[in-house]
Amino acid sequence: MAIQIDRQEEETEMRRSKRQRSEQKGPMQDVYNDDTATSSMNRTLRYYSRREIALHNTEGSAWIVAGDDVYDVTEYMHQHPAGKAPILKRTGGAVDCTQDLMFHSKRGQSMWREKCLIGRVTNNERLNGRPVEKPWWAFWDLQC
Ligand code: HEM
Repeated sequence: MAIQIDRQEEETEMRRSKRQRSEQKGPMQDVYNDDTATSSMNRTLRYYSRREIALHNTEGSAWIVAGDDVYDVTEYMHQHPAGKAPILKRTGGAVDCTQDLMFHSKRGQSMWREKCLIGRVTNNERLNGRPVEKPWWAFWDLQC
């Protein structure tokens, strides 16, 4: 019992110091503690697998990927100065939008991050940003 309580305290302490480290690093370098991180806009960021990102390739739910970052542009695309068409062509993580991101003004680039950033790509299997429990016999299916 005592050991269990110690472990809990240890874990809480680890989380606290990780959070402090991420605060020190500042909002542009989000540190992903365990499963999540907090964006500069105080939004919770998660890891998403390529398989999950690929499901968001419609006007109803449109995600784009630039480098390792995942952006939900579903709402923003309707107010995008160049319209929604160029965004819709790149949804579902089919294209790496790093070049597109760089093309934007500094203000545009921070809008990507502030309005749309939802997390980061991972190679681990995930659904709704959470790890997926796999049956023991599927251990070899590591990639999407
Ligand atoms: C991969 C997806 C995207 C593509 C291909 C794209 C493309 C473009 C293009 C071609 C323009 C120029 C419009 C013009 O001059 O008439 C533009 C402007 C702009 N876009 Fe995007 N865009 C994308 C995603 C986004 C996102 C996610 C945001 C913000 C959340 C955004 C914000 C803006 C803003 C603010 C402008 C005005 C010019 C500037 O500040 O750079 N765009 N975009």
